[in-house]
Amino acid sequence: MTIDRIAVLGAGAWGTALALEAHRAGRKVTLWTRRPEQADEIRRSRENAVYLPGIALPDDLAVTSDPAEAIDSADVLLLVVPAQHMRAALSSFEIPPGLPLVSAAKGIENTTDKTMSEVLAEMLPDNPAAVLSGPSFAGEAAAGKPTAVTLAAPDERLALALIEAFGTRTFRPYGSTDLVGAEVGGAVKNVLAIAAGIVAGMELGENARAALITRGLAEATRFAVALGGRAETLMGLSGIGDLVLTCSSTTSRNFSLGARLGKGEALEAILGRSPSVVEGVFTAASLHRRARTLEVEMPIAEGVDAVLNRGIDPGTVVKELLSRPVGWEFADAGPSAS
Ligand SMILES: NC(=O)C1=CN([C@@H]2O[C@H](COP(=O)(O)OP(=O)(O)OC[C@H]3O[C@@H](n4cnc5c(N)ncnc54)[C@H](O)[C@@H]3O)[C@@H](O)[C@H]2O)C=CC1
Ligand SMILES: O=C(CO)COP(=O)(O)O
Repeated sequence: MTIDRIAVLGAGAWGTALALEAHRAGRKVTLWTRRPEQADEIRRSRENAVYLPGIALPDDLAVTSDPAEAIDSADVLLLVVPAQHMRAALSSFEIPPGLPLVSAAKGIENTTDKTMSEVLAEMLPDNPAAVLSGPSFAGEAAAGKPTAVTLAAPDERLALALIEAFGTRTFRPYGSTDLVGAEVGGAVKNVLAIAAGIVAGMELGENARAALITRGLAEATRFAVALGGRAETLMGLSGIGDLVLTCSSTTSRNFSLGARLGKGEALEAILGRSPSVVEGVFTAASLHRRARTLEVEMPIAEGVDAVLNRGIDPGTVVKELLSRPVGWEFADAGPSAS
């Protein structure tokens, strides 16, 4: 399988950065945005000034708002629309059966509590799916700084073809067949990054942050396994890798939002009129609901949902988390374990 032409759907920061990475890898790339005026502006200025300012886009990187033109003769569609808009965006395309779809969105759909691959399986059951996820701030990747991600597809040949299509010396996709594990890592880390931000905003200290990352990883792993993913995937780039990045950097929008919540600002005031997406805000409720249905214990995710959606103040949530009984660190490591 050879991948030469790539259509990137979604011209936010990450879609634009990934279009650039694919272009650097030698692919023919078309970047699609739903707004004609944005397509005109990017074509004219060769810059996505709203979402990825300061990064020059090559002349032969095509930009369009026409769905048919975007996917015309594409070998693969890279989906980089925010999770809550993925379904609507896809419905404006006539996607031929068999065309591979790679999701790079990190979220769970609020109206259905479905992961992106579940949305794709429902809408486009005849198209093979893959996931691109991992520690990757768009600005750094676009600037050509070294970045490694997980590229997961149940079909090994597709995963290998995608690695070949996107890989360069500085953009390094590592293959996996565990699509579920990879997408869960990306979606859950956004919620955990909000929690880490709250910890930072409340000045609870570095010890607390490390504890939160580690216990958060345990939550993400339980959730991934319950959905059919593999625990080892969460030990990789799309799991612990992305958690380390976004739980410790103010470049993360999720972490920064959490930090402002932790300092006492109101959610509405923080979200304001920013055009950028903070995926964890939408995913938290769905994650908590889905975890409850699956009977997976996720106290940190539940706490973030309580702060965001039930008006509980961060101090109360922290107190509750600290009042939980402590026990064995791993379920299988108690005295009865062999
Ligand atoms: N920015 C980053 O560093 C990274 C982002 N991601 C993920 O990529 C996905 C896209 O995020 P970004 O590119 O950062 O977005 P962004 O925050 O840069 O831009 C927002 C995007 O949402 C689109 N949008 C807003 N309302 C919409 C609607 N009603 N219908 C369709 N699209 C709409 C905008 O056109 C724009 O493309 C998210 O799931 C995010 O978690 C993943 C890795 C890195
Ligand atoms: O997913 C990301 C980095 O891997 C981007 O994180 P934020 O959405 O929190 O900025």
